[in-house]
Amino acid sequence: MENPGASPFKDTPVGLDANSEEEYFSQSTLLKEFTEIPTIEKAWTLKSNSGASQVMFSISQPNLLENKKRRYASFSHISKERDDSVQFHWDAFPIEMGTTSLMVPSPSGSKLLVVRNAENDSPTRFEIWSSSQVEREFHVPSSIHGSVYSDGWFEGISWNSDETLIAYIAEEPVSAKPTFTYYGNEKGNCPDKDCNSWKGQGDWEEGWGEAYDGKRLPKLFVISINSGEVRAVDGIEKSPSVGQVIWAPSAKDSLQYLVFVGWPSGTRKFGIKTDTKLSAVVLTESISSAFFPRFSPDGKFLVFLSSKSAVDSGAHNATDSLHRIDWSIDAEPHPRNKIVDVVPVVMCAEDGSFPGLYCSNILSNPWLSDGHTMILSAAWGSTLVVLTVDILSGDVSRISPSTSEFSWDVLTLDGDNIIAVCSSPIDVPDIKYGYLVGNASDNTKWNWLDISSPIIKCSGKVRSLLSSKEFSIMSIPVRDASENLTKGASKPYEAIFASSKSKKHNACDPMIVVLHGGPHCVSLSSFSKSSAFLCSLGFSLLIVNYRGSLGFGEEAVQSLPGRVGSQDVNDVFAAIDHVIGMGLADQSKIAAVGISHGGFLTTHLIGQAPDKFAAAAARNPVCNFALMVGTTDIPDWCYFEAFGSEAKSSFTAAPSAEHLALFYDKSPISHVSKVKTPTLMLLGVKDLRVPITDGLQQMQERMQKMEKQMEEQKKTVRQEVIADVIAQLKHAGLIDPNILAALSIPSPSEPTSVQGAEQDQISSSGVEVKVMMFPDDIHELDRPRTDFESFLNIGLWFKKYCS
Ligand SMILES: CC(=O)N[C@@H](C)C(=O)N[C@@H](C)C(=O)O
Repeated sequence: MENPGASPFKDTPVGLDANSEEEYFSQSTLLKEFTEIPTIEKAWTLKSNSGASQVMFSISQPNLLENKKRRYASFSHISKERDDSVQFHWDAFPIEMGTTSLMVPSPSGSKLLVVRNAENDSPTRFEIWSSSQVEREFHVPSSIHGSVYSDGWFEGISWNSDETLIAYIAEEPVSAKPTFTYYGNEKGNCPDKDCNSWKGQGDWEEGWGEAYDGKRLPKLFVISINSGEVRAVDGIEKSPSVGQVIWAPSAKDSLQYLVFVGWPSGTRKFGIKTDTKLSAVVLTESISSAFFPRFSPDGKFLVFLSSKSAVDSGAHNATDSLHRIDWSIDAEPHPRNKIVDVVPVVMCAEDGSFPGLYCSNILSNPWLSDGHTMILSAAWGSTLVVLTVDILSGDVSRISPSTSEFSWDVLTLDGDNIIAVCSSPIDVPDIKYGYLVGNASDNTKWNWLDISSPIIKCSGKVRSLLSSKEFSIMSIPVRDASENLTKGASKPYEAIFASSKSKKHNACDPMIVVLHGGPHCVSLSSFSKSSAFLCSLGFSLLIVNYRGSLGFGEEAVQSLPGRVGSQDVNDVFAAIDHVIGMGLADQSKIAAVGISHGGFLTTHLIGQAPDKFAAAAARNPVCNFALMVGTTDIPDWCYFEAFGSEAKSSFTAAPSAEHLALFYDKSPISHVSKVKTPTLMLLGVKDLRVPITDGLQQMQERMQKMEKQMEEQKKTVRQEVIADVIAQLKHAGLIDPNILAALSIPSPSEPTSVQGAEQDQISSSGVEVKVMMFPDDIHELDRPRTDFESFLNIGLWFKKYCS
């Protein structure tokens, strides 16, 4: 048996000395404990015949040895006691989900669909489970369709009301490829593995970019539960890609309709990952975006979210709006239905009031029993909150505690009660059970019970480290408020500050500034294993939601495009000065880390303020728009963020020299010559969003400069050594000054210290830039081993330069 306390590494990693090796091992042990904390991904409430509820939680945990996520299901039975208390009774063990790609209970809860996607175009397996066994199993060959989409965006699986049909989204079948033989092109189809022929590539077909590389287009299919027959839904001419399908309510024996999101054809497909702006019109042409359709329980309303403010402006993400269409079960769906605005876009968020809708998903059944109140999770400033939305009146209420700075996320409803998770940067997720006190129409109040659960476990060490930390959400005033800004862009933005509860020897801990990407995303106050790990190493965290982040109203979002590299950078500087001014950070011990646009900010910060940062780490950073625009899957994003409102008229796939100059000026690369901060860069070789050349260019320039400096230093040292030796020879009368003059060697003045020069050389030639490449990673750098090695090295880098 292996010694459990032994080092997890077989060989010493390159560049480690004995001291740093020990640090490496101890940090990796701690990081492993953080990595193992499970994450609740989804939950479903299932009703038994007796009316009791059972909750099925889908949980994931990184499996570092296999470099995959391990997924398992945990079950809990809910009992409501006479004294109104609620008990969750947990099954003894969770069940590993193995090769399960998707699980979807039927509307009655009596059946469970399990989909298993296979690799290498093997058949996709559909299993229908009852409470005791597999009732049916169908294998669908790749000639009918490929993998079922389970990406959270195109993904959609819907049972019809009598549970005989399931509609879903899967990759279109492989298109025919030309076959060649020794004699040339072969008519007809040869078997794949025929050694006398080979398949050509055929025509290039554009895909959906980052995270969808190698995936065929999403198409709509229906499977019959009784016969196993699969039918492709044809006739969707305008949309080469479809997703998010649901069955429309229907009367018995009448036609059954499907509602889905279609992405229009005829335009270039830009990367869709994290981009809501390309979702197209469902059932109506009067709105530029519609997604996450849901029917009200009585079937009278079709409700959907829209990113019309993103689509219309050109942003990749912005404030959502919620809409309603009246629906009739008897009438044919009409393409020009009247769309009612339920929750419009909020332009300027008044202090403390609703900032607008920012939803990344909607439950498949988000309805309370009144049939018109929806439960949503949405970003509200730096927190995720639970909202009720009345789709008739448009009233929105925040029902998670308004005093809580924690983030609350709805998992599932149990009738009119809510099962949610609640967490903070320093608190692992806890399960909460929300119930209504009073009745829905008058002044209602939600109470939240703590549910003890065995599913989110963390080690005693992690718990004890986190218990010594605290956090708060700070409001940061805008510094340039006098500029020509909208009201919403002049309002304070926020930063989450996490730190030790007490100072050691009255000194501040070193501080890491954490920067999200997008830039139209938000860092929420929810638990993040990597941030909590960094905080546990003894760093304070300043997580800045600079203007342009989501959750603060549309004017704040739209204030950033055209001003990237200045407004966002200055907001970060202002947030840093704010905490220094409060005595919470020491200006000589500041590091910065960010991904993507957060990496853009990190590399800008160290270029614009070369003396401010002790260390930096950039993960797949945007360093040069001028380089990125020609290779990324989202060139429109480069235009929008760099040019602002002029982007729409300026966009071209072949930028002019003038455009390239503007791109360059707005990029961190334009400041690279000034950078002195030790920088770690982490790159995913398969990143299509910010291809690695973008970050590499910056680092190669720095390495080259470093080499030159070292050469210069060596030369100086060599000259000083010669001078010193000559001085000593001269002093001892062993050399004739006339010989020196003949050799054109200047006569030395004072003897110098060779030792001092050597020390200088050592300290200035310490490793100041380091690049780590992850060959199988895309933009997110979130595969288990990559995430582990990345944050291990980020922690070490910051400890080395910033403690
Ligand atoms: C829209 C987009 O993908 N922008 C990238 C440059 C970026 O910043 N991505 C964010 C979402 C990330 O965190 O990867």
